[in-house]
Amino acid sequence: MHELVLKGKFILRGESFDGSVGIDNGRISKISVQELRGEKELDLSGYLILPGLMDTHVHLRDFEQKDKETVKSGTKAALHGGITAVFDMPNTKPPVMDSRTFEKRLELFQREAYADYALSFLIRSNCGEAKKARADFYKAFMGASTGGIYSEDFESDYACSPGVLSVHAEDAELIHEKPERPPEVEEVAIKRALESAEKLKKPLNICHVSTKGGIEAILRKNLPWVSFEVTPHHLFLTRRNYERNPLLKVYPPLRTEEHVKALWENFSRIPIIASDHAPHTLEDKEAGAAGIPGLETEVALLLDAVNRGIIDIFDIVEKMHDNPIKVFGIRGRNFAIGNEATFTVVDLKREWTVKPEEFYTKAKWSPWEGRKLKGKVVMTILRGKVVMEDDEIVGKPEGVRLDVQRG
Ligand SMILES: NC(=O)N[C@@H](CC(=O)O)C(=O)O
Ligand SMILES: [Zn+2]
Ligand SMILES: [Zn+2]
Repeated sequence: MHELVLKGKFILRGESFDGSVGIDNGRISKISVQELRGEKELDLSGYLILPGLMDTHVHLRDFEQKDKETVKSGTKAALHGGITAVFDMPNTKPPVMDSRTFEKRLELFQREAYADYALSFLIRSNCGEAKKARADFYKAFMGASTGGIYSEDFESDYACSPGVLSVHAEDAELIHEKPERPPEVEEVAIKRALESAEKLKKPLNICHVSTKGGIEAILRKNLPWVSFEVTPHHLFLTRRNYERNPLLKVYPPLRTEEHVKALWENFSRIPIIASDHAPHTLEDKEAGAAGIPGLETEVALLLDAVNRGIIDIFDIVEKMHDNPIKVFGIRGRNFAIGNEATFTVVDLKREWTVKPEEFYTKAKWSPWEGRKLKGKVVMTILRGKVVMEDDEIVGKPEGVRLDVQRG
């Protein structure tokens, strides 16, 4: 008799499997096409059971910016959006640029996180501290974004990185010359990052790639140690949306059709979809802050795209579960006996309307406000525990630090 049995249609790497999974002590103990007995049995027939989806790029703020988001509000939003693990960005206030602040942030997550987490460290001419922190991954900015911190010498910051380095690739000088950040601001930075990658041969993850020139340069170089992310807002929105709604100011900016088309033409070769969840208060947005909230819409937007026939349900598993595990070296999260029983359960047929007032994020606004979507996250399971069901967060903060190969 298992502690818990999940029954339904499991969506795994490129295949689906109708059956039951027996769970004991939070881990998968049995996978069977036969019925299994459990103290608790969840018949999830009619839904799709995905391995726990992850978001490798979120800004949870907290510290001195609690009005924008806290670890508590942001990780509740993650579970609500079907995200079982978040990769936290270090451009906080104060920024995570020394080992003491890293320790403080780790303690904060240990107390408050509802979702699992990986924590990062901002490298900018602080290599000793970077090594001392032993972060789960690292971050560098080639040009200013929120918080205004960026590398004086990107290549030496990249050379220092003790682990996977995620990079904001917009060129600092070009930002000064062209503050509206046209495509070449990203394309020049990406090409420079690729030259450093060719030289250093160290893992690099290029964030929020938004341009035709950028994605094509990365794919042409095709370096096995270079991965990249694309956000839902750069896939589903264009510059025209921003012209109609200044709240959609984001770095890198929303692009014209030509660039959005290039992302879609290369969709199968995009390794990771990540939200770049960047919450700001409405006042900060009205004062020109850049960033868009995305945790509670990203999976549903992709499910809606499945229903529209533009992507496949397996794409979601590949780009929000399999590849984050591969790129960041996460252990114990694949769908296998003995691994964690962490799942994202979706109703592919559920139609609903995006209502930001129902969000857990403090940033209660969305580019998709009022949009009818087909496909919804209905349940999130962490280590055999239902932690979100039908929009309700269940229980206390149960998030744990991901087991990442640390540099
Ligand atoms: N993307 C944004 O426009 N803003 C992000 C920072 C970043 O990801 O560059 C933020 O932290 O607000
Ligand atoms: Zn960025
Ligand atoms: Zn970001």
